[in-house]
Amino acid sequence: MLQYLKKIWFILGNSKRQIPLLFLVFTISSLAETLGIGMLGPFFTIVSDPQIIEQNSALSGIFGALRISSTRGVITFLCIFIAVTFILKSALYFFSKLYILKFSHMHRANMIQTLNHAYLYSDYNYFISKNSSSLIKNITLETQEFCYKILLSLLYGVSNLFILVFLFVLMAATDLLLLAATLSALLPVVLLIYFMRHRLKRWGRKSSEALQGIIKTLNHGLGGFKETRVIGCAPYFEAQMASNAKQYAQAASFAASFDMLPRILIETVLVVFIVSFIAISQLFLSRSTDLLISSLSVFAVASIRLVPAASQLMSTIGNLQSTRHVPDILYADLKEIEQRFSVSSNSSLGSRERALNHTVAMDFQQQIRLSNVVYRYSTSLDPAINDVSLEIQKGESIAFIGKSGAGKTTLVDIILGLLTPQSGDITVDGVSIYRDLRAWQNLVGYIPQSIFLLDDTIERNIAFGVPDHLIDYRRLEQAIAAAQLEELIAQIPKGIHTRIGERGVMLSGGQRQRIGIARALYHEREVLVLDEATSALDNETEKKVSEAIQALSGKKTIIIIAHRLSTVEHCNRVYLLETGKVLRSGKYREIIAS
Ligand SMILES: Nc1ncnc2c1ncn2[C@@H]1O[C@H](COP(=O)(O)OP(=O)(O)OP(=O)(O)O)[C@@H](O)[C@H]1O
Repeated sequence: MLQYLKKIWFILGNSKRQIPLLFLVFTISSLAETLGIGMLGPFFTIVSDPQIIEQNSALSGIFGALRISSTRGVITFLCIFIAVTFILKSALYFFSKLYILKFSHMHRANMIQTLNHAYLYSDYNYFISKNSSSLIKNITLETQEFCYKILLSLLYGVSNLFILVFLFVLMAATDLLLLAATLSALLPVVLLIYFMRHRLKRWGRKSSEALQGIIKTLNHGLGGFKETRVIGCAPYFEAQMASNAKQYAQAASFAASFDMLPRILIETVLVVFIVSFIAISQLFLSRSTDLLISSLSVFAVASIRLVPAASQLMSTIGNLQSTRHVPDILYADLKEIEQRFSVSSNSSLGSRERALNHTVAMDFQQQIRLSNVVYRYSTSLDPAINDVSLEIQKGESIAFIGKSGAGKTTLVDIILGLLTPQSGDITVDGVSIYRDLRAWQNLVGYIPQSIFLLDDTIERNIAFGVPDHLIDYRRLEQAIAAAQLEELIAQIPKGIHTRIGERGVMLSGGQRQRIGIARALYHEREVLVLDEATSALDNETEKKVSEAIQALSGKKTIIIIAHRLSTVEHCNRVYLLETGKVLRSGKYREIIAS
């Protein structure tokens, strides 16, 4: 339990500063609530028997001091006093609830931002070790579960606990026997939750897994729409979706119906107890009717608050059980990212963020040198890149070729600074890129095989990540011309303002690649890393893409992963990779000849 609370405390981050204030609000609103209810008993007693004021020295003292002598005056005063107290209490109750709701919703908004920030700034290794549907689920579902079923539930639970304690004190002062009866009414609910705790946990975990399955199936089925349609495997994804949706529905409906149980149980048991209490009091204990009416009036009104307060407190306990997995998931993610940040850059999240955000590029005048670079994926025994050393002069174009699995993409990911080698170094003019990775990345433009395109205009896709008001149109035009996109843009009515659809569905493969080239050129990167598209581009388009790249030879330093030998003819050097090593290197003709 302590570990669980510690995790919640950690996830709360800066929001925990507001907790003392929240408790203060709860205490005041609970006190006002109890005071309002507590005054009803004496009011009913005085109304039914005004003589009691004269008999009670404290009451006659108070009303004497207030100069109220007539019964009419006392009743009017008490009526106004109770009405004002209730209005104040209700207003306080409403605003305290509003405050709690605001706090929880704001905390969820903060958590979404924190997780989104942490995922965006996580290292690439962490990212590829995760499934994107689990990250999406954490940001959408788990933050919701944390804020509503844990945080909000806990805050309501604590506020109800305050109310219950005050109500119990009030009841104890009114009638101890009735309090004991009421308390024992709550016992079955406590026992029920205790015996159901494992099931509650299981339902919570199952609904979370099922939701992740739903997101994953959507990603697979709709994300690969073309393949799904052509292969005709829609029923396969439908079956997956049906199983996940059913599991979610079952787990969620069990959890939701359990949520109602405390209220139903408490109401039933309480009514049975009160009725039995009246009967026993009258039949066996022969208590005075006036006393009974006064006690019962307090209990009746207290029960109006007691039933929702107790049932909400019980449902808090139930919610905490069914969401037991949520703090574990969020804590594990936030902690792992925090640790990776400090291990990989020896700095805090904030300073890493600053390090990743600056825009100064590294000075590059002479050459890039890879020295004895070794990289092994954490899941493999053998290194994917094994002792690679090479040198690229400024303005040169080089290509990596080799069989599938030879290590080309891994080597390029290392050069891009996405993967950090276990040993060896990469230097630019003698300076290690790991001294300031961002400065190195500000020098590099990456054009992957399948360009990631936004469902937005051509203009925003080229100026990727630059706010509209900061787009430099002169640079945009130059990039469009160099990437041979002018003809396409001239043909479409809205030109650069044309939307290209989700993942660029409205463009051809070659056009998408050229948008990628224009993007790298717009960002004026000195070194271009290009993963050549393997999809069979038609001759005309392939020629255009190759021309666009060749036109940059000499002006930019170009690193290509080549899948077709025909496209590397113009390169200064070609490296043939095999099982993570450079097997041979030289001019295109030398490699072909060997
Ligand atoms: N995320 C990963 N985790 C574990 N092993 C990986 C990972 N990515 C790649 N590998 C392994 O590393 C080796 C090199 O893979 P890499 O993708 O670099 O080859 P490649 O030459 O680019 O292949 P292709 O031309 O097919 O893209 C392969 O054996 C591959 O299975």
